[in-house]
Amino acid sequence: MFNSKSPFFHCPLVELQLSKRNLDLAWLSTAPSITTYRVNLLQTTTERYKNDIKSLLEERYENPPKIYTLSNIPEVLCIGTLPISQTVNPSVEEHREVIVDSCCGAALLRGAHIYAVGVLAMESGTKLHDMVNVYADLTGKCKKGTNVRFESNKKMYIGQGRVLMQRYQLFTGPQPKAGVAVEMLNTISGVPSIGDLSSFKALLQNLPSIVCVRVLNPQKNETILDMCAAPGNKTTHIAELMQDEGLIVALDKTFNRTTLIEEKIKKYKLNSINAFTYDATKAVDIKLNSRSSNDIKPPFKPETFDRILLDAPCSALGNRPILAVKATTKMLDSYPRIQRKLITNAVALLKPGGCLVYSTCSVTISENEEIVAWALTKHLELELEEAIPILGSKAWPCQGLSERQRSMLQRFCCDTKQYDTVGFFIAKFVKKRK
Ligand SMILES: C[S@@+](CC[C@H](N)C(=O)[O-])C[C@H]1O[C@@H](n2cnc3c(N)ncnc32)[C@H](O)[C@@H]1O
Repeated sequence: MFNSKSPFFHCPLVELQLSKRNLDLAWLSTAPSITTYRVNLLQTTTERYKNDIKSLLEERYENPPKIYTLSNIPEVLCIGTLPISQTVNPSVEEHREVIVDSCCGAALLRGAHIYAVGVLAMESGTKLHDMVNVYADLTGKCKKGTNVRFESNKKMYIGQGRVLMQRYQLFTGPQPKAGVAVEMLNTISGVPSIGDLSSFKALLQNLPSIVCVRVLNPQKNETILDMCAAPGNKTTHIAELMQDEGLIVALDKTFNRTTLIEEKIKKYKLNSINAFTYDATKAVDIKLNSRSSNDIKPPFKPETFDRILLDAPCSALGNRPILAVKATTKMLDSYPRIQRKLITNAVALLKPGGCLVYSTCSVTISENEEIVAWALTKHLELELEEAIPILGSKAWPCQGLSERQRSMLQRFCCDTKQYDTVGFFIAKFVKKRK
């Protein structure tokens, strides 16, 4: 059986590139031990939401995980992992098996259930409510609908679940099927398998993403740009912190993803967000002053926004657990180019004195520290400000960044001791007044 000490790399060159950069690959392949919800303080209180989750966990587990709040970010609710005794080992002979792909496997290790679309293989004869062993196929070779045991030395044991949909429901008739096919009971990560409990009251969101919007520090009645906004998780957080008063313009290049922002605006009943499908690398209006300032839609006049969040498209190499890396070196090299273009647009759109937060969910230096060093050289009107509140660790050494500058940045990575969360990077710049 495959013993996953590091992700399975489809491209050896990427593996070499990442291991040369001192990245702890074993860390990348394990799930974070904290699950976090961002409570919508416009709808409920963290205490009330904590009690709801507590009851649910007590119902499900004899020894439920710890639930706690953070004093400096009151909207955060953290859920710990289950005691080791409640995590599982495969009992291969006893149970039939279900196979999922590496992405689904990663989601299961973070507490998800298996949806019908996620099942690649289920052995013949598996009955409703049977207990099954769940494995992730790291090679991408398991065919949808497989009905025999999938023999591979690169399948990773994930945990055990209970069957809610049988083969005939999953693989016959019109596709794709909806609904939960296997309810996970326990996994090797110890993260409680409670699915995604997101609602208008609270959103399942990684801790660094919550910190990122706190670093932006949006204020009531400001005009804010969220440049790469879909599905709108940070946009809605910005609106909540502004008490839904002011204007947030949310852009995303992809129409289907912009609709996800619109769905969230409706679900949360927010009035302050305007979403547009627009390429943010072309967001600056070259025909200056062509519109009245009340008409804020892309492309924008320079110096329109008080604050800008650039949660940039990236390689997502911080999205733990990564069970299989499919990225190629060409793909990895393409991100810094677009990240630099987006920063240049953001600088033009920011008012003097305004702030720009740059973030990625990647752990590579080329998408993080090197981008900051480049921005400070290329745009002399930018200076770094401390990315507070700091919950991560300081940035990694990089040519062009002083020790002091590194400590103003925030990196969530294998060397972050206090919070075992996903990999992430946050930089805060201020545009100097003229
Ligand atoms: C990291 S995700 C953003 C996540 C989002 N901020 C959140 O917290 O929900 C990056 C997004 O950038 C979008 N994107 C990529 N290139 C873009 C561009 N040139 N202009 C605008 N959006 C872009 C992608 O479609 C993707 O939705």
